[in-house]
Amino acid sequence: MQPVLNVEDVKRVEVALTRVGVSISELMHRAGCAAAQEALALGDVQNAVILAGMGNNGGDGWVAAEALLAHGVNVKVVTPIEPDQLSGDLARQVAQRAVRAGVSTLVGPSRDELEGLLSASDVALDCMLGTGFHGDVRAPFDIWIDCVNSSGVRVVAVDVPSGLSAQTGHAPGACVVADLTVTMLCLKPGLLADDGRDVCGSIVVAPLAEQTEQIVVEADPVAWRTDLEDYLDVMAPPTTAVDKFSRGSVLVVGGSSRFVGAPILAARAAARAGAGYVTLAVPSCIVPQVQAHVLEIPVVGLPCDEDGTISKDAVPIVTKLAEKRSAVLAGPGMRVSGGTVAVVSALLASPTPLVLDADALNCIARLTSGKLQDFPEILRRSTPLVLTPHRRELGRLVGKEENPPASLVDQLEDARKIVWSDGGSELVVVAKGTATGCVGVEQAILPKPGPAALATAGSGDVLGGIIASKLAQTYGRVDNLPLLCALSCELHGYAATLAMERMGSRGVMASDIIDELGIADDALGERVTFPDADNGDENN
Ligand SMILES: NC(=O)C1=CN([C@@H]2O[C@H](COP(=O)(O)OP(=O)(O)OC[C@H]3O[C@@H](n4cnc5c(N)ncnc54)[C@H](OP(=O)(O)O)[C@@H]3O)[C@@H](O)[C@H]2O)[C@H](O)CC1
Ligand SMILES: [K+]
Repeated sequence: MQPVLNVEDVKRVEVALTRVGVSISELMHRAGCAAAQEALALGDVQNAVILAGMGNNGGDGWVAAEALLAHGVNVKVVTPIEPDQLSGDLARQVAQRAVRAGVSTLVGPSRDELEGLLSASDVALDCMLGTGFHGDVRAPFDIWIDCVNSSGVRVVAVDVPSGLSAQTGHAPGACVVADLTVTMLCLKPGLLADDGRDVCGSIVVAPLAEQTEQIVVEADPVAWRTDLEDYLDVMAPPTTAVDKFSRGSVLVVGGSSRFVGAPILAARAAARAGAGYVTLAVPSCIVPQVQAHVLEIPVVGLPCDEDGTISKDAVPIVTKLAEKRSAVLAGPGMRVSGGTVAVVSALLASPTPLVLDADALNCIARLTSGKLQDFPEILRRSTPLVLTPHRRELGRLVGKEENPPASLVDQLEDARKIVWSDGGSELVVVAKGTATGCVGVEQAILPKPGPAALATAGSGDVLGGIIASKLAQTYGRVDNLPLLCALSCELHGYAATLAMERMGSRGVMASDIIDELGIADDALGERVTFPDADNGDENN
């Protein structure tokens, strides 16, 4: 797994490295050389343009320029001011050194000049703004960014694409869209979520020093990005000795006369993700409609209120059904009512491994007046419990309904409020967003995000079904629950990728994702078992 550090902690790593004898100037030298190396690895690089800012990100650019020149590349550094006028000592020194080595410069070019230079270049290195970027991009960089993006030249972003916050993943204005981002020391959260997902291209981490790995791990990573082989531990071993009851059984509780489809999607996903036996429990008033859509899945009718939601009288029935299952998923389409709140409370008190999604989460928010972190006893269990809120649901759970998490780091922080208040290793919050964090008490794991096709109605119901299915197949015996949830997210994303191949990038519906789950599960299993045979873009 690759550690992800908050930007302020990256600065602490730099300091720690200086203490073990790697100076900041040496780090800058290595950062520039690493960027040059990655640019050369793109191939066919005769002419390179380096867009240098006025801080240390620019400093990396001057070092890269010198390194490229030494490799026989025709290099030009574009800078807003003369190298001698740079105010930072380090950046000025490396810039002056590069000029002495023969690197040519273009100071404060006009738009036409810059466009001409970019069109004659094989690659552009974006070294305008790095982790020191704040506020809105100011001139001239806003214009330079526009020129780079419209030039069509290959772009290598150094540390972070200029205009993107490496911490929040937000790019409020102009932002470089890179083909490749060479980021220094370790991953930062903003590269992995929100605008970061669209502008980084593939990501390469340059460790810069052999001590880095250990120091980064000691710096308390905010999350860990998974590699495929990490999933080996939670993959079910292939076996032929199976019957329908040895592959786990799932109960899905949900639905209302208003929302009939959500529990169907969840139950079908649970079955396609490998559970041997799935039962669907819905309000009795919608049973005929539901049963018509699922031939293989028995549908149980639950006592129903006048408004078409599950009533309080369903509690003993649901509790009894749950007892016999290896996992329960509750929430899809169930709405929030006195009856559904009672059912969710009863399931929380039952010992069966449980996944709560959608309205089941809103029921908890109602139960706890939107302050789940103040009611840890509600979640305290000795068997697995997975909550799968998207950003708005997460906000509602932790008293931030008006101000839900707006970035991956916010999501992780809010999810941690919940898992840390509980403190048990049986609870995981799968905080869904443009990047999803599977947050347990010890670790937050970031699966590789799936394609944009996942952003379709019902997709969350499918994920809930997959997680319940995977949980059921372990019979509650899972050492690393966050990792199992991350694997489920990865499967969800991979199935959506396969569905896109059939349905087009904008044509995918949730049921198409379900149809690909079986194939995706097999393919993922093979890629995990034989990761070297896969040359995919795992860093994206
Ligand atoms: N992590 C490492 O090991 C190393 C990282 N290095 C590189 O250093 C940068 C961080 O360098 P820093 O000098 O702290 O910051 P930047 O270069 O990213 O940015 C500072 C300059 O940018 C100006 N700025 C800030 N915001 C804006 C804006 N919105 N519009 C225009 N200009 C902006 C800022 O000007 P101020 O007036 O605000 O001060 C500065 O001029 C890191 O990303 C790595 O690339 C080193 O190589 C060492 C190793
Ligand atoms: K940059």
